[in-house]
Amino acid sequence: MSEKNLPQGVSIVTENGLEAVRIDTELCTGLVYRNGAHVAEWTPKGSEPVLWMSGSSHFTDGTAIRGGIPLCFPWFGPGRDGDRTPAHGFARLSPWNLTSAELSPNGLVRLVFTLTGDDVADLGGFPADFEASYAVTMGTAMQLALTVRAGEQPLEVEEALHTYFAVGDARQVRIEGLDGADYLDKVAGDRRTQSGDVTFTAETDRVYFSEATTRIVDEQLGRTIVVEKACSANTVVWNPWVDKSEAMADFGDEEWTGMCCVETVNALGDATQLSPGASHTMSATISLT
Ligand SMILES: O=P(O)(O)OC[C@H]1O[C@@H](O)[C@H](O)[C@@H](O)[C@@H]1O
Repeated sequence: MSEKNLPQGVSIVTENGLEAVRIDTELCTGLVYRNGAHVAEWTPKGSEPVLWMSGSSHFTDGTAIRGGIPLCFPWFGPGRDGDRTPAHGFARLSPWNLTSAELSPNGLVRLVFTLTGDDVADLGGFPADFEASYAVTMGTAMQLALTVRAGEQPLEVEEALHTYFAVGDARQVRIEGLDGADYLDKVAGDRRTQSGDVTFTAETDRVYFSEATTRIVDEQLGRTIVVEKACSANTVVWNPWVDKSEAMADFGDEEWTGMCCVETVNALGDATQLSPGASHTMSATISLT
C-alpha cells in the first residue's frame, strides 16, 4: 500500500530498522511490523501500554520479535507431532502485505495484512496455495481476526495469537475464567484440571482446553485485561520464570516479572481442519476495565 492511500492517523514508518505501520488516533496509539504482521503496541489513550515488549528483542526481517503478538501459523510450537520447524510456524517470520487501512467514523483503525505461499521463504512442506488474512482493529479495544482459506488441498492448521501482556508483577496477578478447565501442563508433561484462578509461582506453560473469556486481574497496575475469543478452542498461558528467561538470548534475565502470555489458540487435537476452498476465522477482542 502506498503512503498516499493511508487514512489520517496511520503512517508507514521504520521502527528498529523494520518497516511498520504506526497508528496515532484520538483513541489509541499502536504499531504493527510488516515482519510477521506483528502487533508490537496497542495503548488506549490515557492508559499504560497493554502489550509487553522485551528490551532484548531482535529486530531483523525473517526473525521472531519477542513480545507484542507473534502470529503463530500454520503450526504451534513444534507442531502436533513435535517435529516441525521453524518453531510456531513460518507466519511470524514472513513479510505480510498491508492490503487495506481504514479509519471508521467512530475512530477505529482497521488494518488488513495478507500472506500467501508466494511470500514465504520456506513452507516446511505446507501447501503453497493457502491464503491468510489478518485484520487488526484498534480503538479503545483491539480486535484481532486471523482468517485462513484452503486452496485445492485440505489443510490442517494450528494457529495462535501469542499475546504478551504487560503486568505490574506476574507473581501478583490472577487469571480468571479457566477454573475447572482441563489443560496440558507442558512443564510437568501431564494433563491436569484447573482449580480456581491461575497464578504464577514457577515456570508455567499450559494449553487449556477452553473457549472461555479470560480476565487478567492486575491490582498493582489497577486494571483488568479482558480477552474474549471466538472460534478458539485453547488458551495458552505462559511465563518462563527464572531459568528459561536466562536461557533465551532475546529475553532479559529479569523481564519475566513484567509479563505474562495469555494466547488465543487452536492447537494439538483442536487444530482446524479445512476442506478444499473452505475458510475459518479465529478472533480475539482485548479490552481494559
Ligand atoms: O521462544 P518462542 O518460540 O517464541 O516460544 C515461546 C513459548 O511460547 C509458548 O506459547 C509455548 O507454549 C512455549 O512452550 C514457548 O516456550
